[in-house]
Amino acid sequence: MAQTTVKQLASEVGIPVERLVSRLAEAGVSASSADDQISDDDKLKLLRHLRSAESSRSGGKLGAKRSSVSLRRRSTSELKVNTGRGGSSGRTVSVEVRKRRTYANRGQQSDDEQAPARAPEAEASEITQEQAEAQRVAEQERAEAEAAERARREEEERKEAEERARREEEERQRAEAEAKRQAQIQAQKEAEAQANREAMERERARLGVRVDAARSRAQENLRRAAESHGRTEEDVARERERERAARGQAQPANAAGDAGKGKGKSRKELHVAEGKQGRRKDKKKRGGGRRQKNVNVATEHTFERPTAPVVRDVEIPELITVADLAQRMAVKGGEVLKRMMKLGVMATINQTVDQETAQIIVEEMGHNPKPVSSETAEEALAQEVRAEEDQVEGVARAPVVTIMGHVDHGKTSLLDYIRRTKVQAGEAGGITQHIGAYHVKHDKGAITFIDTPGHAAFTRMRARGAEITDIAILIVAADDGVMPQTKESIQHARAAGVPIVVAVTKMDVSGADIEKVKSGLASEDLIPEDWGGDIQVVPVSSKTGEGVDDLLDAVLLQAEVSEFKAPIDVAARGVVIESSLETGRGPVATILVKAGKLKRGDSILAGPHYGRVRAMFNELGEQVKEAGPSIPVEVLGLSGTPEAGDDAFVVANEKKAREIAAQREEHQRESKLAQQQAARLEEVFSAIGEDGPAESKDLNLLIKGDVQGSVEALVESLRKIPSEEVKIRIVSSGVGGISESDVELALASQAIIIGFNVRADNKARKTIAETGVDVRYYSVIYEAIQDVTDAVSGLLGTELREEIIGLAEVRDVFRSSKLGAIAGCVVVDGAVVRGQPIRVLRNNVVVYEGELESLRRHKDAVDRVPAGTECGIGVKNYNDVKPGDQIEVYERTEVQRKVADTETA
Ligand SMILES: Nc1nc2c(ncn2[C@@H]2O[C@H](COP(=O)(O)OP(=O)(O)OP(=O)(O)O)[C@@H](O)[C@H]2O)c(=O)[nH]1
Repeated sequence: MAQTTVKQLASEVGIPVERLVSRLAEAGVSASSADDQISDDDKLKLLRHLRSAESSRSGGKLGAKRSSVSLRRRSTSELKVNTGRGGSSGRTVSVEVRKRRTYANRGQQSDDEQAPARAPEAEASEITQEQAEAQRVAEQERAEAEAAERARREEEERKEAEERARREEEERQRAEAEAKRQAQIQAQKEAEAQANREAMERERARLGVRVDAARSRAQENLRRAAESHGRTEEDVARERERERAARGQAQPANAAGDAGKGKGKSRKELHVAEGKQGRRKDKKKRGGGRRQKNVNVATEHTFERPTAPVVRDVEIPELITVADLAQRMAVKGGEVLKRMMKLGVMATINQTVDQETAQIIVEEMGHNPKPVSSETAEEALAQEVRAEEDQVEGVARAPVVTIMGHVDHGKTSLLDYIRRTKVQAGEAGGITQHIGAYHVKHDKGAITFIDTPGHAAFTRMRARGAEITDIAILIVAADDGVMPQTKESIQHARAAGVPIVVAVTKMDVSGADIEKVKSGLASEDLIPEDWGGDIQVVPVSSKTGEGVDDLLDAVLLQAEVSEFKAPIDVAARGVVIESSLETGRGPVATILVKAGKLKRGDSILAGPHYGRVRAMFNELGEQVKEAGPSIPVEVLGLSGTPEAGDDAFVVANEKKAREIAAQREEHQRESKLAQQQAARLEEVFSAIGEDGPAESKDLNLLIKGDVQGSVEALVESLRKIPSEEVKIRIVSSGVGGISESDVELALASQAIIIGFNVRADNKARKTIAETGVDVRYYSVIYEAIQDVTDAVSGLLGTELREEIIGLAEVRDVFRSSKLGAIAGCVVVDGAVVRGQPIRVLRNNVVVYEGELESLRRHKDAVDRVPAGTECGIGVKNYNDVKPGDQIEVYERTEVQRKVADTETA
């Protein structure tokens, strides 16, 4: 409780201390001195006493005469009065307000009213007393209010202090707990970091061997990539580095660094990928628990896990889709597409690429390509068959003959004559069936004729790997002599290593001149026997039949010389001559048996089809039970119609036949798919071309450059060329030399090719020459932009054009102390001319631009070396020329620009 002293109260009330003391004593409060404390209760006591004293006083001496107490209050305030003179000036007026309130004693009112008027003196004294008392009471009330206010404030302060103390205590406790927790975490982290380090050490020791192996594989890859592209390892490493830099992931340029220091986040193929580890940890992190801390530890200690790239052995079939290839390398399809684009190959994820392309991609992505044949099972079968045949002694067989020669010299007539006269000799006496080949029994032996004459069919069969012909009968009409197709036939037969027997036909006609024919043959290096050579030349007539027997004798003689043999006691195999689907018979194939005996009921595989030999027929339409070497038979029972040239095997069981057939079918399907996609692409691009430049005045560009940076810069700059009339469209852009597919694309979409520091490869060059696609080479970006700008703005002034005047291939490099590196070259195109600027190309990319310092031929300095000639080229200030590089010689000329030059439409 708030307390105050007597002195303070006396001064507050405004009475002397002694008087207050006496009053307090009267009220029963023990206070004798000025410094004695007075509590609030004491004050209340005093108040009550004073009130009772007053009341008793009123009830005694004055009470009879007074019935009310008046309180007057005076208050003074100030008022601002506007004087009306404007502005803020005014007059301040003091206002005093006096109030009077009368408290009436209702109980005594009637008495008062009845009482006579009091004396004025008594009233004045009464008023003075009243005033004093009222003031005292008022002051006492004020003192009480103040005391109460003070007490309230003190209480508030106390509470605040308590609250503060409580909060401070809580804060302290919290800090203590946090410090304790942190200490625990730290201890835990350290323990786990230690454990982690130990685990790493163990892992590193374990991986050491594999990392080394991976590194050496990476080195080996680099070396092979370099070899295959005719570049040094440093070049390849530098190139890869450049690609990485272009991706904003600069890595160490050396191969070992590449192999060993890469981090998981940038190389997904890394062996111990941090990314993977991180992901695993992240999962645990979400789940909470101890592993969560492990993540922090690893991060804080910036520990790098030992990493090495996974160099995978990637099996590559003959055809593979991009998606499948990506899957085999364990990378995303997009990565492969990106890499292909960098290599200048535009593809889609489902597109099929050939084995060679796939191999390059796999190498570029740092893996080991393992080309595999999709016909492994088949190969195994073929090997099996060969091994079996090698162990068996072959027996003489009939020669298989193909008739070739110039058009209308009588091939068909001769074949028909022989068939008609010789085949029908059989007892059946029926009409010969055309089954693609027929078998002739002659006095001295048998001969099989292939019923499809002409060297084109012969070569087509050869192209399919079917070497069925043993002897070629070359027919030359006696009245016409050696003609162009006679010569072609000779070349084809020679290319196949097939012996030739010449039949001079139409001997019955009047203009027949066999000597002329012989001399024509001699000039083709076919020297007739009677001219001292070894070529049998037999005059025949398909009309009269003259000499036909002699011809057959000659063929058999040749066969005897060549000793054609085939094993009999082996599983049969042959070649499909032709096939068809016949109503009521199903797939029918004529198979010429090459070895063994084909029997009815055999399980047979022919091309991608299989089946059981249901029935076999000969050329007379007679059923046969078996057919030995050199015998053609029609076979029924296959699942489909194989193509001419397909091989046919008898396999141990139908299941195996079906398995290989499925493999072959898949192979064919993939090949077809590849073709179909090519066709679709062409359709797309030709569609672009249709509403291309002609109507909408588009300028289509296909851009190829040496590095991604320059390609991007070119594309950006070209797109920004302002033109109201012509819209520039970049059909395609990429890094690397200009390929054949680039040219085809440019052709299909009516685009101009811009090659920046790159050149077209051989195939592309050929297509460019054939199609006339506009290809422009630049080595300064500004010039390319300027040319296109001028073209779209219709400027027809002159332009500086580069013309490649010669191209030489570097075959070898010699070092000379005087001249430095000398490139031993063969000029393959145009001519190499001294005094002209040159460029060194590697994989169709410009690697150096400079001058031709020396040009020599057989140690003599020369001015010009034409195509097809060897020479030695010294490049000024460039000693890094390598075998496989190309050196192009060009000249710059100013030419008048024509509208059609750039506005392709
Ligand atoms: N007089 C005569 N005419 C012949 C002889 N051989 C072919 N002819 C005729 O020459 C023409 C062409 O004979 P083909 O047997 O069709 O000649 P080909 O070489 O098979 O001709 P293509 O099938 O077109 O390559 C036909 O009118 C035959 O009748 C022959 O020995 N004597």
